[in-house]
Amino acid sequence: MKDSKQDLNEALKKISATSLGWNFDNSYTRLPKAFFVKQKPTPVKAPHIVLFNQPLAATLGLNAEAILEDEASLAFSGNTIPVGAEPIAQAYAGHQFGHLNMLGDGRAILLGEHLTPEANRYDIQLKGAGVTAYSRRGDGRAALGPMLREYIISEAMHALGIPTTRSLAVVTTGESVYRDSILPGAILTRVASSHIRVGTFQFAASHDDPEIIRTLADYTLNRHFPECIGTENKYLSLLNAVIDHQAKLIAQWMQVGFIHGVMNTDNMSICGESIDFGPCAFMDSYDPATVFSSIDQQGRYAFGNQPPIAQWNLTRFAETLLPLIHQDVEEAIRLAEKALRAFADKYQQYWLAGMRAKLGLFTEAPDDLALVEELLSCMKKNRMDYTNTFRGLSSSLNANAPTAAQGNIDTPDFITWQQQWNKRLSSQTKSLDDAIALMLKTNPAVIPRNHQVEAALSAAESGDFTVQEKLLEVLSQPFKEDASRASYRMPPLPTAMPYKTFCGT
Ligand SMILES: Nc1ncnc2c1ncn2[C@@H]1O[C@H](COP(=O)(O)OP(=O)(O)OP(=O)(O)O)[C@@H](O)[C@H]1O
Ligand SMILES: [Mg+2]
Repeated sequence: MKDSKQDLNEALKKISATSLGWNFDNSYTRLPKAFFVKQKPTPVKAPHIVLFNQPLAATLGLNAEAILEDEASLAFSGNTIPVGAEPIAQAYAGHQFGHLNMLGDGRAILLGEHLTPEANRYDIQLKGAGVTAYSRRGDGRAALGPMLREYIISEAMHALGIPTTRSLAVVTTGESVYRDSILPGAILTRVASSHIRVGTFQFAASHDDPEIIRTLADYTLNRHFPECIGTENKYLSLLNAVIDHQAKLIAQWMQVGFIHGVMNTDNMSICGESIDFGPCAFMDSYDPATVFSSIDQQGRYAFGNQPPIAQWNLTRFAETLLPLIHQDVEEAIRLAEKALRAFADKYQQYWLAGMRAKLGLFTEAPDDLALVEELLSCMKKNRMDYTNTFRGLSSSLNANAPTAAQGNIDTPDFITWQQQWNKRLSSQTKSLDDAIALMLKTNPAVIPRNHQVEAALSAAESGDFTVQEKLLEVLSQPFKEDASRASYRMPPLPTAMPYKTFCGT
């Protein structure tokens, strides 16, 4: 990520004016017609590119010829359609806060699937590109703030090593969107391994035609899980693979304190990427009941509920596969239930393995779970900052640590816990330096703090993108620690009003 507008222009000039180097092969458009509608983006009045992800463009193999800023603005707003793209809106359903609705891309348009020089396939989608057949009462548009939030959080997740959709560009539209207030409009270019959701399977299963669900399952197997195809029961293997990917993903969220905020089944990607960064936020002080989303009044998607909600969503996924898993319904249910029961164990294994690494533990001991849980309950009781506490633990072991242990405190319960932990560390054959090295690459120093994200968004809304560019640069190396980044590590000042995020704007 570059700091200045001049650098952004330089970067954009390197990309082909005519095709941007896209290499489209649109396999989704070869599915039965029920799965999508052809839909071109609706041109916008005055597109202007404000963010461009140079490293991601390189990963995609976009070519290095000259492009003018104006041309990039047209390309990433949907005002021009690249050669080879076949724009569509995808159909899907979804349980929203527990209630099933027929949905579909109401404001996102898939330009097509780009094949990189290494033959990796990525969906290239414009979010906020105009109305589609699935817009219902919506305007098909997106406001600048939420698109910038998605850009920041998705790129932060990527840098943290967590599977996620990514963000290639943000273009302002020169048009207003009307929400509770009048806001500047924007379009985000999203890059994903695919946009097949649990809700896509629910949509397919809603047809009175088993061939529709089989077609989608076969497509998904080919695209994401080819290793399952030769197995005895490939659809059961698909279920097991999706369960495994989700268990791993949610464990990673929990390890960094990420709260998705709207884990509806339409916001759960089958390939195991984090998707839809609407009301998401990172937790400051540790509390499993933490909720930021203004619409999540019951705390359905609270931090600590994410694993059981994932399992609930996976159960909805399993239901769609029952006719494929076995022709005898009872046998199909038995097999699916067995697969679903394994989620809790898988999740627990991934989570505990990650928490051991956060504590510098290379080995497994029977009391490790208790050790982790005691730390968490101490953190909850003392309202300790989740990120800084873990990061501070390695400093507490190292007298020469670069910064003081910002997150740590000296309450008796924490001191007692530290003594137990130190004893556990000394039972390992690996050295303390090795433990510290493991912790420093597992516990991020910097996460997208809510107040920092808000500051970047409000500066951008008044035309200053430098705050966001600096934040993105810091977040692209979350494990790096130096004095210039100290302010990004500060938890928010206590305020009377709890932090709130908003959905669907
Ligand atoms: N402004 C809008 N106009 C039309 N449809 C919308 C709008 N905002 C959201 N929707 C639709 O409402 C449904 C639920 O919205 P949700 O906030 O989960 O998705 P999203 O953020 O638009 O998209 P995605 O899940 O692709 O990131 C989706 O079908 C979405 O397309
Ligand atoms: Mg969504």
